[in-house]
Amino acid sequence: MTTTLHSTLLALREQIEQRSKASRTAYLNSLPQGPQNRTAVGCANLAHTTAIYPSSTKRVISLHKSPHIGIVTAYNDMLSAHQPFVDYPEKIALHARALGATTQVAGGTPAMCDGVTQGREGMELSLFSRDVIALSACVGLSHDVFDGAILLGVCDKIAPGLLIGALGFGHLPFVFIPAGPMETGLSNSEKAKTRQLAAQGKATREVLLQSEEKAYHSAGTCTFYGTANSNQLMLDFMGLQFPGGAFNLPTSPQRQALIAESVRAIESATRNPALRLGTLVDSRCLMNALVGLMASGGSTNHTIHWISVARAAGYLINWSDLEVISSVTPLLTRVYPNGSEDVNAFHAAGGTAGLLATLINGGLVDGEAPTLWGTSLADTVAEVLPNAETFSTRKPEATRNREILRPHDDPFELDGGIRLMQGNLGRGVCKVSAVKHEHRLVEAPCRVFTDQQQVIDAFDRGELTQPVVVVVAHQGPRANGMPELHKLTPLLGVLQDQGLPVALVTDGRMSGASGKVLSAIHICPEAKAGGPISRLRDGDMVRVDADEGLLHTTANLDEREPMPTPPQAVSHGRGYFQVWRNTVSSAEEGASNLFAE
Ligand SMILES: O=C(O)[C@H](O)[C@@H](O)[C@H](O)[C@H](O)COP(=O)(O)O
Repeated sequence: MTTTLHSTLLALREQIEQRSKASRTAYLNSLPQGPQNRTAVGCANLAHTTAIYPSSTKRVISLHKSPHIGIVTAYNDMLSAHQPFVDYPEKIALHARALGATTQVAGGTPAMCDGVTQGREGMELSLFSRDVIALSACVGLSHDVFDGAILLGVCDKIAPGLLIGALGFGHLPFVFIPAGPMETGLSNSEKAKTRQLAAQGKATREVLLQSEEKAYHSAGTCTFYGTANSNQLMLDFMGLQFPGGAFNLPTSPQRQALIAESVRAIESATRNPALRLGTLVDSRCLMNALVGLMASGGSTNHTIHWISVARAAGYLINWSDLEVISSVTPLLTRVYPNGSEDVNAFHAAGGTAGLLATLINGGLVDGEAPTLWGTSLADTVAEVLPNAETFSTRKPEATRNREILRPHDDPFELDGGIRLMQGNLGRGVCKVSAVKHEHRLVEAPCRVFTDQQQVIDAFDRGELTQPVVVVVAHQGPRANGMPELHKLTPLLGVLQDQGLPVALVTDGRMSGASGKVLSAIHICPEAKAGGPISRLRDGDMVRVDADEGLLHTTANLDEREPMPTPPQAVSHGRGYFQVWRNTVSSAEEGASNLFAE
């Protein structure tokens, strides 16, 4: 039996359902009634499909004798998190064969590493790559001979992009199979310290490089709780991958067992119409994911991506909804950048299974929401045990380390990790989970920049020596595709550690790895769309108050012209995205080109 859901969450769910009635109904009505029977598919189409198989297998697929499962893979070996996927299609095929099913790689999608592109030109393609991935997943699935599909993608835009694409085929069941985090190397706090020293010229390039290599040292997802690991937690909460399995290491027996178990689950789900993706991703499932995001102080990027995921399933959600969720969801985890330990330590403390269990007990996650496993979230959530032979689990414990994971009734903070910021400078979000209480209010004259390199140059020239609100405008989706401005983290951290009140205000994004400096980000309307931040000038007083959710200036902006728009960069493929920049929706609407009315 599960606890009754918190009344505020029930009321919000009702509001979201009401507001989304027409779009959700249209979405569900657009879905075909279950997978087609392949015996009705044209012979030439089938012959193309099965050309690579031995004749015995050809007939199994063509006569629809058993499930045929597609795989959409975002494998490449630029992303350490995706490298383990190299042999997943083979492993999946073996497990499927044991069940009498067949598999086929339906298609590949691009995947870019924000760690490789951080602060570089490629970062301006990052956000848009989510929709490219969604479109690519659709292209793979357009082969349309499948009874269900497996999604292989972990990192920042890739998992949301795959999910958005898959929702275009919501008449089929889908399962995510992740690969797990890399083992702990140099701690994230040590890595950050060395970066701050380097920013001040106190660590050489060789020292810095060695530090980075010790932190990023093998295959698997980065160990901090950034965007990729927030994805993993949210997909566990949605029951679209095994709830509790996210953070088992790539080489662990648990991970191998999870691959087999996920294939078993999707094979079985092909026979249960109630488990099609379009039905599973309902308002309960989406809200559970967002509660997980808030309870863990996860990545701000998901305040954009999950708006789009919801939209793909016909739901209209906005940042006010996220604020309501945050107001009743206690912060229950401390994982870097919100704490000093990493996701491996979080997993050892109880991980997503422990977090889910306590949130269900506390009436914050709806444990009755169904999972791809065909059982409720409350009945499915478990920790995977290290047994090389079979998949075995145990019921989660609330926590084994209270410094990292807390029960719902003894939280780190009473409310969630992300706050809505609003005022006469627009609406944005702030990740408060990583900002110490004494740094949550900054009122200071601003310095206005239109590029993160300008901030770095000003810092290097020794100009940032007074309390300051650093404004970086023209970083929104319409301007330059909304890059993450994570390169600012070390230098803003240096200023804060020197005792200066410092805050960041931008219409751009920050990385999931950013945290300790007060940052009001994703500001809408963005400067390129004529938002108020385009009228700020050096010296204007700006108040950033995360406790009150306030973003305000005393300057009279009405009397000002917007600042000139910087020229658009076109090198490194950015010119090809000009059309997308012109038409993209705002960050609060999901920064997407896929849902144009
Ligand atoms: O949103 C995120 O989680 C980040 O974009 C992440 O994907 C990226 O790898 C970081 O830039 C690495 O962070 P560090 O450079 O601080 O290690």
